[in-house]
Amino acid sequence: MLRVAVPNKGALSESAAAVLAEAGYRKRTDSKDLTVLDIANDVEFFFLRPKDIAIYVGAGTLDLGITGRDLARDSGAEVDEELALGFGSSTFRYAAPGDQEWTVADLAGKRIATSYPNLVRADLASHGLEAEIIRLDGAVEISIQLGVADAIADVVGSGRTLRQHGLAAFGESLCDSEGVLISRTGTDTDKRARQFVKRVQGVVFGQQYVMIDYDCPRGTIFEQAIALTPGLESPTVSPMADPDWVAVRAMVPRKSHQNLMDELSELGVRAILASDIRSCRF
Ligand SMILES: Nc1ncnc2c1ncn2[C@@H]1O[C@H](COP(=O)(O)OP(=O)(O)OP(=O)(O)O)[C@@H](O)[C@H]1O
Ligand SMILES: O=P(O)(O)OC[C@H]1O[C@H](OP(=O)(O)OP(=O)(O)O)[C@H](O)[C@@H]1O
Ligand SMILES: [Mg+2]
Repeated sequence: MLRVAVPNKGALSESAAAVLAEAGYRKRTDSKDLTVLDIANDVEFFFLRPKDIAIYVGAGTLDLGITGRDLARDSGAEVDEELALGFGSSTFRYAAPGDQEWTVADLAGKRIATSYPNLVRADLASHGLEAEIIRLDGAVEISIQLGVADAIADVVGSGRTLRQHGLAAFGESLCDSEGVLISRTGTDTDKRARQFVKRVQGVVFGQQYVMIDYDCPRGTIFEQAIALTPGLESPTVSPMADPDWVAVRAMVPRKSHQNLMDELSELGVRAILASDIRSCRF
């Protein structure tokens, strides 16, 4: 049976559960359950703290796991990314009170509060800097106000928490993170694990696209329209009852699909429909 770790709470847990459900796996019905047996798919899920997941996978106790790239790196566990999942996007930044300009060099000899000590240690070393790392479990943004640190290094999503605490980020991002599906470094993933990765990939990839259908007059408008919607291989073009018109179908990136629909409409294309892709294989 394939053994897979999933975040039991926190920023990644809802999206991870939604992707797995869409991929056809059994859902957890009670948020206190720490395991779910999915006999139909030959998978057992383990609901763990996102911070611990890379440790279990790196030790080989569990075959695959969903966690954050930043957490996996900080853990130092020997894991590889099988797939980036497109949710839980964040950066990991230094920050300090906004009333003063800071550069990374200013961190020398200072106290830096963080929940990700290894990421910070490695970054300071790469800059040839020495500083004191104050390890905290969370709510790091309050630590300067409380007098235990001069600067922090923490996860930034929308940036709202930093602003609320009068802090400003500085320096480059130490890690551009998102949810990732990980396996142990150097293990040949078996057929079951590969199938699991493909199923999850099918859902994640599907979410990044929409299917566009439209009716188009033949001629220059058609040439311009298919240049806008090249699809992955090439758009599907089907005849319509009216010989002067064709029906076109193509996958387009979700991010830009509303703009694209506006452009198609301007061209004179009609009946433009966008629909979700729930899952796919390529
Ligand atoms: N506000 C956010 N926006 C985007 N991603 C986030 C945000 N907060 C956390 N993450 C990401 O989610 C992952 C897990 O963080 P999370 O906050 O869920 O764990 P935790 O801090 O260990 O747990 P908890 O906050 O429940 O104590 C990390 O990869 C992190 O980058
Ligand atoms: O940029 P924002 O969108 O405001 O999000 C960033 C905040 O979200 C996370 O905190 P979380 O809620 O997980 O609490 P924690 O500090 O206790 O981990 C992270 O540690 C930041 O504090
Ligand atoms: Mg957190």
